[in-house]
Amino acid sequence: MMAFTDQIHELATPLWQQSFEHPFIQQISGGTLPKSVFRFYLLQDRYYLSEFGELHEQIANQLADAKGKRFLLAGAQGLKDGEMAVREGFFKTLNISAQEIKTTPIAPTAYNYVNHMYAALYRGTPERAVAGLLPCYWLYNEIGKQLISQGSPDSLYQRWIETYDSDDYTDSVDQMIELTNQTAERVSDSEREAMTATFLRSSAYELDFWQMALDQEKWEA
Ligand SMILES: Cc1ncc(C[n+]2csc(CCO)c2C)c(N)n1
Repeated sequence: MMAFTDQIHELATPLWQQSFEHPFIQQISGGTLPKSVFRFYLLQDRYYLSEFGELHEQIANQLADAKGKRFLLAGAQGLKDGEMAVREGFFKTLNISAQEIKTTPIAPTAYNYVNHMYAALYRGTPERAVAGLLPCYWLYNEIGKQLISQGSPDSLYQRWIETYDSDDYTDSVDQMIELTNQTAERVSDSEREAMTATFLRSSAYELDFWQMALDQEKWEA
């Protein structure tokens, strides 16, 4: 039988394809993405990454499976040492100040994406929440692998691409896929459907996240 993650990956193909083709990604690759857009993305992603780490810890606290728990706790630490540390360098390169970080509110799509994952956990189940984390790991890895062969003429965008193609990172993606499959094996058909819906919704938010940056999305006032 087809692995659960292969099934949900197939269902997400139309959404992921739109991410691959999105102007944000194409312009990262071409080096033409305006720095104002990338700055907006980084400032919003800072919120996302911090909540993503927090979610790892909160899901780990609730998950029955001890191995899954350990992986999620290690993932939270890896996030701080890896991606978040790389981002500190990006903030420096772009002269993004502590003041700017402090005064930038979370934008609607970033807020909705994060809250979708918390809702999966607190109005749903830890198993669903695991499925909600997976597009983040997996989609970025596929993007990294697609973009690395061509690279980007912009050194900052090249560094962004390299983050998502590294071997360490690819290992963590494989572990997250394995955790999702093991989790799916332990639950009922209806819970697997809920896991699928959560995965697809996270995939839709990943797509919206690029557009949010391009539009420099703001709250209605
Ligand atoms: C909106 C958004 N989605 C996914 C990622 C990528 N990402 C975030 S945490 C993590 C796990 C290990 O670092 C990965 C791959 C991102 N940066 N921003």
